[in-house]
Amino acid sequence: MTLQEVLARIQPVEQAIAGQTQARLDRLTKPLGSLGRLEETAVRYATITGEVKPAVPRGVVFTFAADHGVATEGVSAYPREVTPQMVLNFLRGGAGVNVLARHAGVDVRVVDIGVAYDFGSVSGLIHKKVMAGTNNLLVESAMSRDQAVQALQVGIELATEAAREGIGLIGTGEMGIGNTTPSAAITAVMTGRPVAEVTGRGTGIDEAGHARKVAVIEQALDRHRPNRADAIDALVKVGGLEIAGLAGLILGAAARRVPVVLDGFIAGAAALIAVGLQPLCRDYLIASHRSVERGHQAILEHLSLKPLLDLDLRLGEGTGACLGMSLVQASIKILTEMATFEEAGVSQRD
Ligand SMILES: Cc1cc2ncn([C@H]3O[C@H](COP(=O)(O)O)[C@@H](O)[C@H]3O)c2cc1C
Ligand SMILES: O=C(O)c1cccnc1
Repeated sequence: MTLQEVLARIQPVEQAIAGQTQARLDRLTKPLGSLGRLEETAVRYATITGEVKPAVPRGVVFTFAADHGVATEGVSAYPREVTPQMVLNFLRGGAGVNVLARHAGVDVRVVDIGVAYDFGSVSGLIHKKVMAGTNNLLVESAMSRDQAVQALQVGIELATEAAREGIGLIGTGEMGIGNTTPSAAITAVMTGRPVAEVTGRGTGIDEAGHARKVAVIEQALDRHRPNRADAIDALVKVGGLEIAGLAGLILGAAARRVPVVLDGFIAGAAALIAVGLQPLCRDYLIASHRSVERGHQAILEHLSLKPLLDLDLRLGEGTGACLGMSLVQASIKILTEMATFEEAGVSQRD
């Protein structure tokens, strides 16, 4: 499916099913509403998929990896080589996302969409390199419009394939040294908030590094003036390839009525792009957690998303998404496995 086809295919979620789903939850052996956000999550899942009694979904978290030209400006606490090194760590199963994915019973798929390193034919990696890292957005556009669309298309294809395989829940993950910089730039553009308000410390840069990061983003926005009404323009001028891939993944999943569990700040920036391209896809998103990264709150508010967890995470990779996916699965089990008052012979309230 092309980007235009996907945008046209996304439908509003089935709000009509919300009432039926809540009615079932209300017949289960518990005080009314007592499973709180788990009930709300089950209702969200039902409205997205259109199923009143869904099966517990199989989950996959997609971790898109890419490098950033702007990393040469000293905006990250870690060197650029960490991106390919972490990709190999993901493939060996040793990273945070691998551990939490195993814990949640979901699979991790690792995608090279733009790492500045030649992985050869290493197995287990999904090879979809669009370019070997973005250009330095401080001095030129991060990528061309063709490359942005190509990266969106990679995400769309991966989501479409996953839906065909029967995957019922998709999580977002990423790896890319420097990627909180384009994410903050996108957040400033798409929410209209000042750069300083949405720029955090990423991997843990110090005060001086943070001031430099804010200045780099402000100068880049001054130079490029991305058009907020054209989300692809924001990707081209100040984006990243993994962010574009994730935006495509969200759109592709929404087109197939598959719920998407968002990770933290970078995933949020991708969601701003996806919603910018097709506002209806907002209702297909479930926010797993509130990241420590400054600016994530602005994204959550802009998208009117309430995160399930608040664990002071600031890792990325899809770690928070794994935990969120396990809660979504728990909410479906509640909806479909718990006994009703009638079945269990338990007396209802007066
Ligand atoms: C060892 C290591 C593992 C990571 N896993 C995710 N990130 C996270 O940190 C990076 C973003 O922060 P910044 O913009 O400050 O570079 C991304 O790669 C993100 O996924 C990591 C970072 C490091 C160092
Ligand atoms: O919120 C995130 O996803 C995040 C925050 C800091 C660094 N890497 C990722």
